[in-house]
Amino acid sequence: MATVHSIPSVDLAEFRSGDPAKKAAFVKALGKAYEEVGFVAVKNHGISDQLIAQLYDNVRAFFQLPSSTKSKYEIPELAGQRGYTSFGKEHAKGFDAPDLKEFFQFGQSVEDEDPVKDAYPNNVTVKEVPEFTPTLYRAFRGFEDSGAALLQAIAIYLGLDEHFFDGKVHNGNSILRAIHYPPITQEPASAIRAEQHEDINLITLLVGASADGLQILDKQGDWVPVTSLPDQIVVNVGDMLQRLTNNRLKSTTHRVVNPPRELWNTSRFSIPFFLHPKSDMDLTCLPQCVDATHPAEYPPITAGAYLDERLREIGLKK
Ligand SMILES: O=C(O)CCC(=O)C(=O)O
Ligand SMILES: [Fe+2]
Repeated sequence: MATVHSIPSVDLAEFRSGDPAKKAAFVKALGKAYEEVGFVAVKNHGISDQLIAQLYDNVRAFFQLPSSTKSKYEIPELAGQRGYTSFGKEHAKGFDAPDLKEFFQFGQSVEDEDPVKDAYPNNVTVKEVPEFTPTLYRAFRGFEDSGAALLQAIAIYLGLDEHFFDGKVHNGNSILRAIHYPPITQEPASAIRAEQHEDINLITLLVGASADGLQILDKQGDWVPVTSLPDQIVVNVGDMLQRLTNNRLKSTTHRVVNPPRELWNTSRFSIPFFLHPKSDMDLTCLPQCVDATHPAEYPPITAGAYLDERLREIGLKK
């Protein structure tokens, strides 16, 4: 298992190779990384360089639009879950000061007869950048596909059926979030662009963490910068998976810090995909992760009820 900077690195092509030994080695490496670090860099993740470049170009073009145009796409009833959220609205759980970011969220499009369709708000189409919405859609499907493969590996690692998560994440309540951290124009009140937090969902796939600033809190309590090579995406465990596995897999605390002064005039872009299951998924600690020495740490809850609780805590839902 190679280590790229601070986090372990795995090759998804090995899992998909059809070679049982390579597949088993991948499962073991991923599981170990998630027990120990909570973050991995994934190469051969299946999302093309071309799509990632298009995604960044369109995201940059959207955030360059005038505020008055962007605010047309901010719809308070949607609690930030679809469309635009302006600068300074969201804060991390337990912190009052808002993060220094604006973002746009794109969610699930149900294309079969699944009645869950009625539970999701429609996506918001941005007219001024015609390729923005179709590109977010293609990226969403790409991340869903890579994420489903990673969850198959996690299922095997946990001693579950390989396809345990498949039906739970198909038409799941996942979110693609394009984030812009604007240039810093005056001495900031704190050194933080996005305050320390843990992600809410099952796993997060992060393209663009290659830009400096992301840090994870290690076991010794030190902040360690995360950087991955350009051909890798960073994938971390979120609180839903930590809860389901009764803390066996770690949802590691992370944050985004300001760049050094000479880079204050630069924007930072980052595009995490928060992979969520359908709201009815039961997050009760798995029996495989509970025994006499590891009693269940959490009461049963569904993914939907848990998400609701967390959105209130971060100020997006009233
Ligand atoms: O901007 C980043 O690189 C990470 C953002 C993040 O952690 C989040 O939105 O949950
Ligand atoms: Fe995060």
